[in-house]
Amino acid sequence: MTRAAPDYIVVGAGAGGAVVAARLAESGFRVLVIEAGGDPLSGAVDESLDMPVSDAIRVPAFHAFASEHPGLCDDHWVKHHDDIQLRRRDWRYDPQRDGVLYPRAKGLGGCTAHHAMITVRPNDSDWNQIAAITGDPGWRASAMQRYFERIERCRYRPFFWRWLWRLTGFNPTGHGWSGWQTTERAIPLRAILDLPLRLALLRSVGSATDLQEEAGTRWETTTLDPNDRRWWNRGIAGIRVAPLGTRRHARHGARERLLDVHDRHPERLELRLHSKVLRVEIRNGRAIGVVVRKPSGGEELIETSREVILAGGAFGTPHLLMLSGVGDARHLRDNGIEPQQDLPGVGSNMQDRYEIGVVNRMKKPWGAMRGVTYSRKDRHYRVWKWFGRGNYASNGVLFSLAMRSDPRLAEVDLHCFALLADFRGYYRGYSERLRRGDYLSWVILKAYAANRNGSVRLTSADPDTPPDISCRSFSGPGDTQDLDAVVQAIRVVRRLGDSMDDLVAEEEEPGRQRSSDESLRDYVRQNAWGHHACGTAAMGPKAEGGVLDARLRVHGIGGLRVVDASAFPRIPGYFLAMAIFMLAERGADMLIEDADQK
Ligand SMILES: Cc1cc2nc3c(=O)[nH]c(=O)nc-3n(C[C@H](O)[C@H](O)[C@H](O)COP(=O)(O)OP(=O)(O)OC[C@H]3O[C@@H](n4cnc5c(N)ncnc54)[C@H](O)[C@@H]3O)c2cc1C
Repeated sequence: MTRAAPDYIVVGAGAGGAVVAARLAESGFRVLVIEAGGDPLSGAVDESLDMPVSDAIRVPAFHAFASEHPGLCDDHWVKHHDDIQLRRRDWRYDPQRDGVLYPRAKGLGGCTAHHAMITVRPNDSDWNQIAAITGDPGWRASAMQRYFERIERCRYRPFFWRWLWRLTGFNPTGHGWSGWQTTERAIPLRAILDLPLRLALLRSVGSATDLQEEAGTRWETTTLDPNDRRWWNRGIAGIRVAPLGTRRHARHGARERLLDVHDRHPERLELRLHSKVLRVEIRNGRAIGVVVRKPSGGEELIETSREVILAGGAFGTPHLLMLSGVGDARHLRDNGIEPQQDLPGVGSNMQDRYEIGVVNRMKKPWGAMRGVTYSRKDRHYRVWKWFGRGNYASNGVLFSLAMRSDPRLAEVDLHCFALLADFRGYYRGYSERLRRGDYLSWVILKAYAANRNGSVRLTSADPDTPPDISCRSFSGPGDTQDLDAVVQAIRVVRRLGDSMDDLVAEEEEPGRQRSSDESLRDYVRQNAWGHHACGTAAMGPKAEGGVLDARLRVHGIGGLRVVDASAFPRIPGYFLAMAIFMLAERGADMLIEDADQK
């Protein structure tokens, strides 16, 4: 790379940053990516370890261990409630940190280097809503479809569809076939081969179907593929098997995309790792560069000839904006920062999903889990390594039930995931619990929650002091319905548990002693967690709390954009990564168009 200022500086190499940077560099621009973490897959692998970071990242079944791996994790601590008494009632609450663990990763790929790899597109309504908020029809679902097709390299649907598309251009499934994000499905063979498990799962699916019928509704789809176009927004209640972002059944995604472009265009794409951006340098209302802490210590101003793109994630981006003088003017002054732009929406509007676990201890370990030690030294690891198959090719989720908590809802809002593990949310050491082979957990995910009251706020002008992150779970209008929806899902999952009660020793969480609606509501209010934070520098009119215009530019500051989870005005769909990839691809197109016009 020449010494000339890069065209673009991208801060953060996660789902948003890696994707926008790769596309810009591929399109001929000089791009500098600055990332606080390193490349966890570079360097020699210590063969003596049970799970070196390289395996923690690459092996799908090890993703929870990756999220706690010291080489990767960048933990945050969040407050679920303003009320300290309520906070304390969550058993995961850490009094020293006054919060609950919220896993985050730093390094190439950001959270996509440790996430569960589930790759599901958002619903059409998510994009159409952004188009309505911003007035830009380019965000409409019909226009965003091409980005999904540009990104995906689907390898789990029959070859026929790919062949039809290549030969005729006709693409009825809506999948992408030649993009950079390979999607695969790991057949849950272990579930099929383990007779008691197979029967238990069949019985639970039967119960779920009965329940739908009792409620006067039906499964609306028979396809297991959540990304099949024929079913979008036509009602997608049903049994789903989510595809994973893997290639030959090893994690593959934003990190690999960035490195691939870097290998092909090293003269245009520079990666600065282990370098934390401390603030954006703004002069006369324009971002001229960033101030970085060098790996060796000391600070450096790096200038750009065009724009700075923030992609530090839903916590990192609003934090950086505020440290740079962009945010609520009073709040900035209270923290000793001179405002450059009064934008009260920065750090507000934080949204997440609600999750809760129904954890069953079984009478005996699953045969399918025999020999599973989550280590590179067992036979399951060898089966994965040599054949890309077996237990470790899967992220642990067998399937999910997608349902509506209210038949009047336009979208499915509940997903219940079945996994052969003891999973009850995030706290230090949570991944160790997954080693138990005698558990079946249902993880309930409540999407489209009403709460928009979460916030990221400065506690100091020192960039190393973490911001205050407050979720304010179940604190606003619509929250009673959300609580009731989760309680309803617990009851559904319990019915499924009843259908295999000959196998279940005990429901440990929430525990059958919590049987009334009121006690379940209390339990959910105290214990629900999330891990898909977004919306903290959202697109929308400034007068309505928006931070970005429709082209992802920060209101009132030239040369500064945001391309990550922060930019969504409303939390999209059920999983964030694909939504962010699509946003980042469109962001890159907008940057290229705007550059052409100059
Ligand atoms: C445990 C877990 C499991 C998940 N599972 C799934 C899943 O299965 N499917 C799915 O779709 N989504 C999943 N998600 C969510 C998804 O991975 C994230 O929402 C997504 O990666 C967020 O992308 P982002 O670009 O906004 O931020 P990130 O991916 O978090 O990237 C931000 C990057 O910016 C860097 N950074 C921040 N501040 C600075 C700074 N000041 N200077 C330099 N660098 C900085 C960080 O180090 C980081 O690398 C999961 C998340 C978690 C935590």
